[in-house]
Amino acid sequence: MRLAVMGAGIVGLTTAAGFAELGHTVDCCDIDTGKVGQLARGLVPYREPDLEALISRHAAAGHLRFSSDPERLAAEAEVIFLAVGTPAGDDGLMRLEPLWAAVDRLGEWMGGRRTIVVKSTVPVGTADRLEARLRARLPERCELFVASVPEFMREGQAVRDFFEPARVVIGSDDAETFAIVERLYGALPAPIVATDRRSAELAKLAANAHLAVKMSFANEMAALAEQTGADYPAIARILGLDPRIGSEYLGAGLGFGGSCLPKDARALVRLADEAGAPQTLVAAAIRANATLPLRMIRKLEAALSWPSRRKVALLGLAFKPGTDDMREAPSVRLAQELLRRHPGISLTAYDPAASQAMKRALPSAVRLYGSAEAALRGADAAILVTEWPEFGRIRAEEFRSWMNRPILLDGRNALDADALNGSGVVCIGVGRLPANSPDLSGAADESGRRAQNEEQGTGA
Ligand SMILES: NC(=O)C1=CN([C@@H]2O[C@H](COP(=O)(O)OP(=O)(O)OC[C@H]3O[C@@H](n4cnc5c(N)ncnc54)[C@H](O)[C@@H]3O)[C@@H](O)[C@H]2O)C=CC1
Ligand SMILES: O=C(O)[C@H]1O[C@H](OP(=O)(O)OP(=O)(O)OC[C@H]2O[C@@H](n3ccc(=O)[nH]c3=O)[C@H](O)[C@@H]2O)[C@H](O)[C@@H](O)[C@@H]1O
Repeated sequence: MRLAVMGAGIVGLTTAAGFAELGHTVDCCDIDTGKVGQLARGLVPYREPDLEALISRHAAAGHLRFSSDPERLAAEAEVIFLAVGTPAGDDGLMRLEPLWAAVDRLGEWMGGRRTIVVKSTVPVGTADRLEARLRARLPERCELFVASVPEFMREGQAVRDFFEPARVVIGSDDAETFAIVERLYGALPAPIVATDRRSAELAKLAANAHLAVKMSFANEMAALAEQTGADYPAIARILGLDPRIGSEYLGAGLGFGGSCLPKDARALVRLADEAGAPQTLVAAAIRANATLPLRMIRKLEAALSWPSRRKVALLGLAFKPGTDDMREAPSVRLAQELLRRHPGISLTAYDPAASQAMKRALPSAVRLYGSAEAALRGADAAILVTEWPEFGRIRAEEFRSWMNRPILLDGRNALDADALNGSGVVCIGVGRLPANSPDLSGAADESGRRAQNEEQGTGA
């Protein structure tokens, strides 16, 4: 089939390359001419496993083409996927202008039988509005079908999620539209859920909101474990072994970030308020998530007196491992808040996916280094922010020899705290038993004394 995709973000590119792999001819269009130029030269502007190889293979074979002009694809493609961004601000209002702009451009050129598939995450009722808007612009000879097929892929494993989705949701209000879309997605080994467009739209927001609620539950439970002398990792394992609960998204730490979960949760809360069915649980999950960087800072303050005179290393910056995406990354709030509360603190950082974009997202006072060792050298404490596997391979003696004082605040419970604590390193996890988090009063006293001496010019 001749297909087209509007929007060359992670979702658009993966959808385009995925359907090319399934034997279709796909045109991918983006208004960002720089990005289109890069893609035409075989460069994928995302750190996404397997995506570049898939794109180059099909681009070379002529099954996948990139352009910034929707004219040809609107005129030729039978099915057009809309995968433009739908960002939402703090007020939860989703910006649909990119979607309307894409639709309006398409409307100018479409004719014949055309199916529009909305992949972007949108407020409930958007597909209805979109259909009405397009119909008002279309020539009479055009037969239009509109489906809502929300996307559930995760960054860092988008290609795998495309080919092995947990489910495919086809929201359409008539059998013919459903049949057209089912012909495409039926090639994937996944249950297909047929529903109406509004339910498909709400299901997408509900799925992300549910994950947000689960993670905030995990984080609040971890805080309670700390206060009551219980061990959260053990609790998470116990909860996770119950198939009714499931083990995923119970990881406590610095909370959820990224370009979608936070914004979709905010969008759902706004939509629900407007609809008169408030989502108080989701709103509370968002609030709980926002407290986590400060919680971590309090731990640092307990471990280290005089933080304003200290050097603290951040290990990992991206919102999760496997990506260089800094959108709503907890590292940014953490760094901003640390610098605000402790002016004079020296912040160093290392992320295996370091990029210019990463540097731009952080306060300028954060010094980025090219290795964990360089960021940790002379540090009085380190906070593990993103659980890149390489941090788990740093040995206790390396922490001890590189750092001024080997105090590790493990914000993702990714390090082997028991082994490190037995080897002269202080490793404090999230929601861990006090037995696993050694008494810090000595460390705090000692480092406080040293800072005071330094301040008075008497040396350590
Ligand atoms: N990133 C992810 O892992 C997932 C994202 N989603 C949803 O999918 C949608 C797209 O997400 P991303 O790929 O991350 O977005 P993105 O923001 O990274 O990329 C969107 C692309 O659309 C382009 N664009 C904007 N207006 C356009 C127009 N009028 N015509 C053509 N192109 C246009 C932009 O230049 C940009 O390259 C969003 O609604 C998002 O919530 C859903 C599931 C997963
Ligand atoms: O709508 C979207 O864009 C996507 O949003 C998320 O995918 P993604 O943003 O790639 O990120 P996740 O892997 O879900 O992680 C989100 C955040 O939760 C955090 N997290 C994850 C798991 C956990 O146990 N604890 C935890 O704090 C991660 O560190 C990260 O900051 C959803 O998982 C996808 O299904 C959805 O399609």
